[in-house]
This record gives sequence, C-alpha cells and structure tokens, in this order.
Amino acid sequence: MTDILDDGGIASPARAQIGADVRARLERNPMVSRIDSDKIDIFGRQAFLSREECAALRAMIDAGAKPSTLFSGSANADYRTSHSCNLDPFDDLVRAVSDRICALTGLPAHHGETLQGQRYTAGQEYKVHCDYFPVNADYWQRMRTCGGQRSWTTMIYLSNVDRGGETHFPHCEFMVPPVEGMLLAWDNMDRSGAPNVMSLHAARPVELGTKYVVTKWFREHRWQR
Ligand SMILES: O=C(O)CCC(=O)C(=O)O
Ligand SMILES: [Fe+2]
Repeated sequence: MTDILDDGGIASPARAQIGADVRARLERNPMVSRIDSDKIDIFGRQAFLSREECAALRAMIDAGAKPSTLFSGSANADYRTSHSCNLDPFDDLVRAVSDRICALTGLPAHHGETLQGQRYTAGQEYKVHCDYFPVNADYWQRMRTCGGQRSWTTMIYLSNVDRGGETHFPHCEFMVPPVEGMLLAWDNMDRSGAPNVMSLHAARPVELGTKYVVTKWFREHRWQR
C-alpha cells in the first residue's frame, strides 16, 4: 500500500540514494565546485563545453526555438517568456553533450529527458518555479508512469550575458550569472528524497544581451516520452 501511495511527494530512500550517488561523484571531481549552501546540493563545472560547441548549440536553438510553454501546458504568457525547443537526440553533438552529462553525473542516459534549448532576449525571463512535479497537479498521474519524479537538473549556459539573466535561488540567497560553457547541476530532492522546496528558482530577466541555455532533467526511473 505504501508503494502505491509513494507518489513522488514524500521521502524516498531510492531518490535519496540517487542524490547521494551523484553528490559523491561530483565531489570527487576536481573540475567541479560545490556552491556553498546547506539548503540545496548544487554544483558548477566551468568550461564543460567549448566555445565552438556553445556556438553550434546556439545555432540549433535559433533554428528551432518557439515561444516556451509551461510543463502544465498552461498558457501563462508572462511566466516563461523565453523561446525554446527540444534538440534532436540523434544529432551527433546533442548525443555527445548528453553522454558527457551522464559521464559527469553518473546518471543513466535512459533516465534523461530530451535536451531542451532555451533562448532569452532582453526582457525575457522564467519566473520562480520548481523543476520537480507537484504531486497535486493533474499531469502528475501521467508523469508518474513515464519516469516519475525529476531528480537532478543539469543546465549549461551557452553564452555570456551583458546584464541580467542570472539563475536565482531565492530561498538560498544566491544567484548564478551565466558564463558561457559552464554547467550547473542541482538536486531537486532533499537528503530524504522528498521534493526540496529550497530548489525553487528563476531565470531573472535578461537586461542586455541574449542568454542561451540547454537543460536536461533526469527522472528517478527510466524516462518514456
Ligand atoms: O535559464 C535559467 O537560468 C533557468 C532555466 C530553468 O529553470 C529551467 O529551464 O527549468
Ligand atoms: Fe527550472
């Protein structure tokens, strides 16, 4: 019975183990630095992608980007004003980047959603949200059968931004400014494997320049689209 009720909103030893495994692997990596916070497990890795790789991914985003939607599919026009697209998983570069993210984190490729590209021009933003699924949302019933909860988020900045565009974690009192080629990885679960409300974050409005990112969200189980 408890298994049936474990719907992603409560502590879970399995999700806690995913968090611990990734954390241990990132902490062993001399190229990775932990952002100092006792509220969230979050890490940065500079120069994860080369300038050429960032440029190629930016071009793919420019070619494919459409106005972003929210996961719920709701048309809340001012909440996520960027443009985005799913990148072709069979493209050689997209495949290489995804493989490298899996090698860095140790997370299995088949738990990863499609790499998503996103572009913000001046004035565009993604307001505060959590990447994990709220279990009281109607779409959760679908999500729990196609991979379950989102555990880690990995995101790579593909451009520097002249002003604005920081990734802000308001409960944790820090902001990460975009740096071309830098990867950011955080656990959306807390140490008990329950959704971590401290992982709430926003993409602050770009003030000057254009911000590009790719994001890959990892599910707790095999992801089936
Ligand atoms: O663009 C950012 O800095 C954050 C993006 C984000 O939160 C997301 O795509 O889930
Ligand atoms: Fe997010």
